This record gives sequence, structure tokens and C-alpha cells, in this order.
Amino acid sequence: MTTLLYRYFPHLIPSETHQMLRMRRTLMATGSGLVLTVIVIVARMMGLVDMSITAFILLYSLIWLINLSFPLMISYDINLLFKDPSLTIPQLIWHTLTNTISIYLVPDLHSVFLMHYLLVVLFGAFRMKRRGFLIMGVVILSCYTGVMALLHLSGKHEHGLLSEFLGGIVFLFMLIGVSIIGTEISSLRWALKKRNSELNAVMKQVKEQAITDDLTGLYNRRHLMDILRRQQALAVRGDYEFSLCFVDLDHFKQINDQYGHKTGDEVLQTFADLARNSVREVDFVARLGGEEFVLVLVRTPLDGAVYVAERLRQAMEAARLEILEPSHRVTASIGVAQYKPKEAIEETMHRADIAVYSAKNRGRNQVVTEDNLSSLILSSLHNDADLYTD
Ligand SMILES: Nc1nc2c(ncn2[C@@H]2O[C@H](COP(=O)(O)OP(=O)(O)OP(=O)(O)O)[C@@H](O)[C@H]2O)c(=O)[nH]1
Repeated sequence: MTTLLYRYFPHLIPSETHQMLRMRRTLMATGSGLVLTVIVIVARMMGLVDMSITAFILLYSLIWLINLSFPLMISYDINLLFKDPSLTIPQLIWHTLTNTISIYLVPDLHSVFLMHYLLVVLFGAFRMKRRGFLIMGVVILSCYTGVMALLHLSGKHEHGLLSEFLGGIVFLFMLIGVSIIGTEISSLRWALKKRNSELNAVMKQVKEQAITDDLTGLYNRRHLMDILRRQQALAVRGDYEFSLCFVDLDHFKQINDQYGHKTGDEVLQTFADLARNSVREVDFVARLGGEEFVLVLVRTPLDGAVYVAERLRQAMEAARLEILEPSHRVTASIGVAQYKPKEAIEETMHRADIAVYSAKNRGRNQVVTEDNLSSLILSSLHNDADLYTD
């Protein structure tokens, strides 16, 4: 049925995975409703249904209006307005009701329809828990005994009461059995669903850990290289610029020596927070290692990057760190470089790195750009500066 719908009415099949699954189940139920209708129509053609043709057509038009309303609701996302978007209980009750109508119309085939009740209960395994199965059991039993009583009272069904009673007991046991199996399937589904969401959460955590630095929560060096390659690819496509700020905290060894490693860690975390808050959402902040950090400022030319770097330097200089002595200020030296079209990303990193060295040489706590490096510093550092490779 789903395949037919795909072929002739592709626009009615939802593309979202959950909705598609709901549609498939609903079409299964609609399919079993179709089988019921065909059986009743054949029975009427054989003279087993005592109902005028007009009333019969009217009744089945109404039944199919409601039958089709379930898949249509899913097609147009109306089911999402309900607490249970699978519409399990309404569908189960509706199919129980149509099955009961079928028994009333064709009492001679009531044992066939009795089996269909069991199919309806199994349909609940997709969604229901134990309580749902209990409710459905009660609803089905009430419908069945109700319709049988009605048939006997109106004289439409002439079977002996004892055989009917025994048949009812057998059906009750079958109903209990099917409900237990349904509950088991249902609890397996819930357990799987829970395990799946736990796995997803762990996967998310593992992915995050793979790209972040444990101490500061900033991106780590490996992820920084990925970010830079993506930025480079954007710049290569044209009309895109970005800049790097290399940051090195000044005299950090002294902080470790004077206050201990733990305090040193806290200073690194404080700086990480400051750096994170000094850039835009779209920018990136990474820790290269030790007391070295990198800001990747997207869509930012050199002068914009200098502005951000200077603002961060001033914020760090002004920050009062309660973990240190009141007069102790932690400062940062920052080197800024802009990516030049067609160059290797390592070359940009190299220039930013040289700018940091220059800032240190010029007395620390300052921002130096690649533009204001003297050629002397450039040539002396060019040979021994680290090339940043992944
Ligand atoms: N607390 C702490 N210290 C670290 C960490 N990683 C590196 N360090 C320390 O950072 C210090 C870096 O010292 P240096 O490279 O000599 O630089 P500096 O003292 O900041 O001097 P300048 O950079 O020249 O201003 C070393 O003492 C490292 O042990 C860390 O994760 N936590």
C-alpha cells in the first residue's frame, strides 16, 4: 500500500523519518481495515448482510472517511498537534469499533472478526505500555460481549449460548496471550529507544571531547587545524578574508612557580572565558597548548583583528584575578596576521607566531601585527620559528 502511495501520490508521503514511520504503520492499519470492508462487501453480495444498499453505502462511506482521515492527518502534519502523534489509541479504538460493526453486520463470520481483534491489539505493540493493553483488552471484550448480546437479543444470531460462552473464554485467553506478547515487544522497543538516546548522548560527548581542550573547553589544536583549512577553502573560493591572533600569556611560568600549578590552571581558564567573550559567535577560539591561544576571526581583515586583539589585551590587563595577589596583573602578548590568498595556512600561522615573538621582544603586554614587524626581526626569527603542522 505504501509503495502504491509512493508511486501515485508521492506528495502525500512525509519525508521526515518519524512521520514516514507513523505513515507506514497507519497504512498497515488502513490496509487491514480494507480487508475487513472487502469481506463484508463479499458477505453482502452472498446475502449474509441484512441491510439496505443505501444504508450500507452510507455506513461504509462514513467508515472510510474516518479510515482515511488518519493517513491524511499524518500527510499534513496535523497529528503533530497531539500528545501522541502516532495516534495509536484513537486508531485502535476506531478499528475495534469497525470490527464490532462487521460482527454485527455479518454474525455468521464473527469468528473471523474475532481474530481481527487480536491483530488490532498487536498493532498497539508499536506504542502502548501495559496499561494501554489492559484498557484495550477491556474495550475489546466489552465491544464483543455487547455486540453478541445485541445479536442474541435481536434474534440475528442463533448459536447456542454455551458454545458462544466457551468461544468467548478461548478468545479471552488468546487476547491475554496476545496482550502479553504485545507488552513484551513494546517494552523491548522502549528499552531500545532508551539505549539509543543514551548512545547518542555518549557519541555527542565523545565527539565534543575529541575537538575540545579539557582544561579550558576551547577547541584543541587538532580541531583548530580543521577550522583553518575550512577557512582557507572559503578564502580560496574568493571574496573572503580572515585573520589570526596568536596569544601568549606573559611570564606564565612565574604564576605557576609562585602560586602553584592549580592556580596557573585557573588563570588559563579565566583567560579562556575572556577570549571567548571577546569574539563574535561565528569566530573561533582555540588553545594551542600551554599558555598559547589562537583566535580565528572570520570575515575580518587585519585592522579589525587588531581592534579585537587590543580589546582582549586590555581586558586581560584590567582583569582582577582573586586567586592572585591584588597587585598581580596577568598580561598577554598578541601577534596578528591576515590570511593572504593562495598561501599555505602554515605561512599565516608562521607570521602570527613571529608577531608574538616580536611583541615579547618589545616588552610584552602589546599587540603586534605582521605589518609592523621590522625586517630584522623577520629574518632573525624566520629560520628557527616553529612551523605549525598538524
Ligand atoms: N598551570 C599550567 N601551566 C602550564 C600548562 N601548560 C603549560 N604550562 C606552563 O606554562 C609555562 C610557560 O612558560 P614559558 O614558556 O617559559 O613562558 P612564560 O613564563 O609565559 O614567559 P613568556 O612567554 O616569555 O612571557 C611553563 O611553566 C609550563 O609548565 C597548563 O596546562 N597548566
